Amino acid sequence: MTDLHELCKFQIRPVDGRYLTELKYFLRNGIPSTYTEEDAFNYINGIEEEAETTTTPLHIICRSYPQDASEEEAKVINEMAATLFEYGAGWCLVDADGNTPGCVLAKRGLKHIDLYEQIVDAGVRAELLLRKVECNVEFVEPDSGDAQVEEQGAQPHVESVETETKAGCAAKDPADSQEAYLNAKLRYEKGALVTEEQNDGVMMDWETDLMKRGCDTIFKGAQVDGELDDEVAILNIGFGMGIIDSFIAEKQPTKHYICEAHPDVLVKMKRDGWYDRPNVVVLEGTWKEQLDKLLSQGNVFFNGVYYDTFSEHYEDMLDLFDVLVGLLKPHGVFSFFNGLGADREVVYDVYKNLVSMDLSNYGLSCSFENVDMSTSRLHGTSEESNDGSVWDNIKRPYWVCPVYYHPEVKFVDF
Ligand SMILES: C[S@@+](CC[C@H](N)C(=O)[O-])C[C@H]1O[C@@H](n2cnc3c(N)ncnc32)[C@H](O)[C@@H]1O
Repeated sequence: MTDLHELCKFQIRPVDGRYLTELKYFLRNGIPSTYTEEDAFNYINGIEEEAETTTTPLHIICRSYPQDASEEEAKVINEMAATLFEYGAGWCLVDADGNTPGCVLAKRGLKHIDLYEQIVDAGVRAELLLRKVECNVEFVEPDSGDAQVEEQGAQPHVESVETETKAGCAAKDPADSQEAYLNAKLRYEKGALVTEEQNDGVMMDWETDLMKRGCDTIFKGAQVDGELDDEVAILNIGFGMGIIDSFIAEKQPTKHYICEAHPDVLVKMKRDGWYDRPNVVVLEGTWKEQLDKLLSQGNVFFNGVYYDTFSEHYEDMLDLFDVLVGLLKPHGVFSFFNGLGADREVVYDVYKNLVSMDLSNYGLSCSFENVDMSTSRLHGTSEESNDGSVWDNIKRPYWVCPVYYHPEVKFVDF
């Protein structure tokens, strides 16, 4: 513990008076050398019994990081953070204001500094570790008085590992459980598809531009050596409001496969004539059932695949990669609605790294285009208020980030 104690003596300039008191508390006390590893973990994460605040030393560092930090200051601060992580500091614990250390930096416009990167790296490591142990871990609701473990990556289309662990033990909410979702009634309303009872936003028309980009991206796989492929086959997983399918249809692919699992959505597809289109093949059921069949058939391969389902989890997406590599043509392109962790900026950054890493294990490379999302309609104050934001009357907003990372995935050699 001595190193940390020494490091913590370093005086970081405070940003304002309020934080100075907390900062001094942590910096002055350091960690007593008699602490056990468990004590140290609890201390670092601010959850010792007599703790008066859920703020952790990492929060203090992030709040106090000088906007004009010199190289030398930045170096010392980075070492302090590295030491904290070494002793188990939590990257996603929230303080009394509901901010993780990474959120504090993001809100201060400090996403470009090494410290932010350290936090994101810690998040990736933690998620990889969680993946290994999650089957043996029971999800425990954090006590309201203690430091809270941030619920990571909740978003309606594909949810993160942490949320899934919780969903497994909690009452079934259609946004968390596929089984509950597929049995829930859906309602198409103006500009949105929602669950009838819970008002979960399944799909919303603010995503139209993103769907257009998704369509354009997967059609890049229609070209082979600069020439249009003889047969262009496209697969969209998840029909929703049919936004991306309408864009796909405009480009008249030879074959347009749509995989959709929800009975209410299938009824809407029939009513709107999708079944009658000569080049459209509707795969009724979950993609897990349907794509396995296609794979065993061995005669269908796609130039482009888009994935955007609801109430699935990051683990499901990993399962998709298993079949994707068998169904994508060598020059084919895959894309997906990237809402992974998008209800919190730092978690969104963690998942950006994680998904690239996971895809690389399949010989796939993933690049991202940054799309500005800083429109006021998307960042309304509350889902309960009527402030004209897209979230009015929607149970929980699933998007808060200022930038959308639009993914383009292809085999490394192409
Ligand atoms: C977010 S919406 C898709 C929106 C679509 N991209 C659009 O442009 O309108 C998700 C859709 O995926 C469907 N879905 C959910 N789980 C599925 C699964 N396992 N297999 C196939 N479709 C699924 C839902 O019923 C819903 O229609």
